[in-house]
Amino acid sequence: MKVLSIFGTRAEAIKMAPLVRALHDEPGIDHRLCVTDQEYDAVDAIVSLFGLQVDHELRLQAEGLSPNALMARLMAAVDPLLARDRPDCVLVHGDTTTAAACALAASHLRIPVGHVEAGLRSGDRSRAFPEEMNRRLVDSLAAWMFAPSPAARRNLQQERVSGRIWVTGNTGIDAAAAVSRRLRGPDLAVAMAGRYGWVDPQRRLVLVTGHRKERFGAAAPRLFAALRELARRPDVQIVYALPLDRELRDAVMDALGGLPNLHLVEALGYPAFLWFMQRARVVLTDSGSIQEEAPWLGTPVLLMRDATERPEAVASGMVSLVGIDSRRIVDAVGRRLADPAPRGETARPTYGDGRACERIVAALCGRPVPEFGAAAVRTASATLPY
Ligand SMILES: CC(=O)N[C@@H]1[C@@H](OP(=O)(O)OP(=O)(O)OC[C@H]2O[C@@H](n3ccc(=O)[nH]c3=O)[C@H](O)[C@@H]2O)O[C@H](CO)[C@@H](O)[C@@H]1O
Repeated sequence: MKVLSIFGTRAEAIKMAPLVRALHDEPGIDHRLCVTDQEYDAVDAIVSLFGLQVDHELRLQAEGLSPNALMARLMAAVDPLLARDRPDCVLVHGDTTTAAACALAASHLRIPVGHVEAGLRSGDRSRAFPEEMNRRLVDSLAAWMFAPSPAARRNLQQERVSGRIWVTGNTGIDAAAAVSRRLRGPDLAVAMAGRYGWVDPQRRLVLVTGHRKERFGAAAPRLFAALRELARRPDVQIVYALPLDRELRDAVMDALGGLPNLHLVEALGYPAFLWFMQRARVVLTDSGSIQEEAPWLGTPVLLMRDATERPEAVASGMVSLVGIDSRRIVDAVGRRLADPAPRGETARPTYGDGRACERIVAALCGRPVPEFGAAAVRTASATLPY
């Protein structure tokens, strides 16, 4: 079977990397990898970290393009590759414009699509935008759907999608498990401790990321006000991992540069980011994948969104929605920091057990797949009540 995997952003690269390795090692699969340059430098770093072989690169000069321009450029660029190679399956991930464009382009050529991380839904097309539309489009086209949780499978069944569904767990947990193992080895542990020797174990670490332009852009001053207030606490150390987007990054540097208790660090490599998540008492973020990784590491998340497509960790209490409201953020961080539970004690396998890639490869090869049985996942309101 000929399989072509395509990705273009940092999050996709992290979550597809262990699967690409597993597909490469599977004798029944002839695998090729194509990367787009939606977030080129960050993707390149992940390709090196996991030792992946890239067979095709699509250079689009994607930075700053509108969703329509990016979609059009992606479809035009991937079309000749698909027409020439005619894989038996094109594998895409999640909800990016790369995933939507490549799934549609493959479908136009009647090439079957496999969707990794299928079935996530916020229930509102504008949250997140355009990702909720992207993921619905890909699921409506896919022949193979790899749902990360039973709830994601239920979403797909309710929509009566035509493809086949397997519950596999999220491949992001496979990636986090692999890199966490490396972080326990002497080389990386020493490198991290040396590079980030300024991290003070006596103070409580708050890790921050914020990059969702559609909401975060306009609301950023409210986050900045909250962080300035929190930075006055002598018992707290704040680390802000800067966004990849240059405009947002400059806005954060202008607003928060020079505060004594707040460290602005350039977008961290994945091992370094995991290292910080392991040490943080709380992560304040608007990211999708961090809602999965941090609970797996036992670190609670305050989510700067009004809604999430990942209700499971909200139900388990590891993720709380705080919107982007200064008072709500300061109070929620205060409550989390006052929580006496030592970090790590609450780690849960909500989103995966590290075997998602193995299941996806088995499904593609037509072997039986013992599905991921997430421990009784309750559903809870995944929307802020305002
Ligand atoms: C609407 C939405 O939620 N869409 C998501 C979007 O991705 P996202 O929101 O998860 O994206 P980011 O937050 O950029 O990336 C996060 C990854 O980057 C690592 N990281 C972070 C900061 C840093 O300094 N260094 C790092 O290494 C971090 O550990 C994590 O693994 O696309 C994904 C793919 O389809 C989807 O799954 C996902 O739904």
